[in-house]
Amino acid sequence: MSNKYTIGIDYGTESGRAVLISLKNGEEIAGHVTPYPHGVIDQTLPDTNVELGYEWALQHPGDYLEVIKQSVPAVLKESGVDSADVIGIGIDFTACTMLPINQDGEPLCLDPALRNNPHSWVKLWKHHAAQDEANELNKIAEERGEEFLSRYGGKISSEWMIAKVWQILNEAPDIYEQTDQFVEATDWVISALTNKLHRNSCTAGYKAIWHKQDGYPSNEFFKTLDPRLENLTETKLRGNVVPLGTRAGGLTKDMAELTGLREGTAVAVGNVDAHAAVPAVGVVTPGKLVMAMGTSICHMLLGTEEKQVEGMCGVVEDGIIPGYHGYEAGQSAVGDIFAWYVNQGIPAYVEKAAEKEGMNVHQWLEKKASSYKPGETGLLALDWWNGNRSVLVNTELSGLLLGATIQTKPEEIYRALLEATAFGTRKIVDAFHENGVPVYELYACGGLPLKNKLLMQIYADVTDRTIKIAESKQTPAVGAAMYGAVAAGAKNGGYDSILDAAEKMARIKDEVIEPIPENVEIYEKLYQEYSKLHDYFGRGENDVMKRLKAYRKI
Ligand SMILES: Nc1ncnc2c1ncn2[C@@H]1O[C@H](COP(=O)(O)OP(=O)(O)O)[C@@H](O)[C@H]1O
Ligand SMILES: O=C(CO)[C@@H](O)[C@@H](O)COP(=O)(O)O
Repeated sequence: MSNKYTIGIDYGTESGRAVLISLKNGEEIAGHVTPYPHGVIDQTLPDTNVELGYEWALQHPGDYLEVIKQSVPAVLKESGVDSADVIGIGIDFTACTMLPINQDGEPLCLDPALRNNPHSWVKLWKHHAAQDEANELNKIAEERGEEFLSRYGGKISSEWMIAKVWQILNEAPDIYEQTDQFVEATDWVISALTNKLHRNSCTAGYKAIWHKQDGYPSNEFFKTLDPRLENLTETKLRGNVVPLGTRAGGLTKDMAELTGLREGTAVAVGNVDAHAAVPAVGVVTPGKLVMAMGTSICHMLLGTEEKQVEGMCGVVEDGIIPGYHGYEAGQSAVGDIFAWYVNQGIPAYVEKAAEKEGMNVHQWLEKKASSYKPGETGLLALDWWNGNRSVLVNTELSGLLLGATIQTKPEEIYRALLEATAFGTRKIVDAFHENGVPVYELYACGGLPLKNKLLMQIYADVTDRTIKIAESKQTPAVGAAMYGAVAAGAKNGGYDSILDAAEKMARIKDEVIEPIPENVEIYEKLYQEYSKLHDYFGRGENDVMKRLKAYRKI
């Protein structure tokens, strides 16, 4: 039998990336990136003057189809592989990235009558304008003693499905009314590929409060939020929830023509970016924390039981790997904080110096920052430039830089920002480790481990743990491709389970990053200082950050 292949598409924040993978050994044969033509929509709606509110972040669903149209033919062409040998396709997505659709499965924002209403568009994961709804939801859930709260670290995030749906109901009841279903973008793209709408258990579990045994929260709970939400889960969130790796259907004739793949090629149900990355680095057992490091960080971990961990994003049975409880936590901004500083904060001389040395600004700052020892900058920062996703779960928290003087240099600030994100990760590692979900070693994937060595050494030193690095630049896409192979099944040249696929296809680099003992010692002291600031500003002793955000809205 000729060698078989599978395609994975990773839908990120700014672009979609496709990879074509050999099923024999996981080798990446071809890759292609399609930047979203409309990018992140956070100022005005496309082709209109309709301005968006503070902390809004939308996307154009047509951009997702553009990725399929551009990137799939591109990987077929680059590889020279016969489409008859591509047996499966899978995707992963940012989440909760959700949209309202009509009865025909069409996004409401594509309807000319509705396109001027921001609530008809795709709400991206980092749309943070539903915090009021999230606060109210958490208050009511706590008052009612809802058991589900403990599975989500005590708080439901404003980034997730129910807060976003409720914001639509509150601010645009007509859009809510005209919505047939609210769906995750990952499920919508799969329905565009197969003509079949399935809700995958991963986004349902982590982002829409669905539980394998108990289903969604009760109608009574939703009624307490708002009587109009009483039947939400049976109406606008209806549909079977199916496990990861399920074959959603075969590629439609139209999609086969668009992509160059064969009609009927197996398509796996949708998945989440960070979750897809876990089997792709070969992690199928507990104790190994996988960090998907890019714009944000998602932290993924397996456990044998359902434990309560403060501020985690969620624990979902079979949510990552079948047979285990999958835990998720995260930081809403990591690369985004460094991008903010590079774009908004550096003086012109840095840009010139970087250009002269043939580096980008990140690389120049990293080189300069590498000459400092831990503690030598005299700076300490809190990493909440886009709120705190874990452990405090509040998007109203903001950034802080302490210790700056008139001697402070840009590379020192850059280093303090790198360190702040490592301290944020340490908080998460400690929260799991100290609550019965042990973390013995770290695995890193995503753009950052390949871009910034200093950052990775700081993470090893701050957490005092070894870090293993994914081989692929597109780890989530590799994971998605693996699920495509599982959807095809062994009888068609794929695999019958994600464990079999991981055994054959997962790849990590030989080089590992070990903590340096003298750095570990100093960072332990700095981490104690970070923890004091974390609790002072984050646990209610001084709510100045929340008050400052409230002044903005006056
Ligand atoms: N040398 C660098 N060091 C640290 N961060 C970097 C560097 N170069 C780019 N970045 C950051 O990496 C992030 C993009 O990460 P990437 O994994 O490629 O994308 P995504 O999160 O969309 O999947 C951006 O936020 C950018 O600021
Ligand atoms: O929240 C999740 C997954 O649960 C991510 O989709 C979100 O943080 C976006 O990830 P990226 O930083 O774009 O890789």
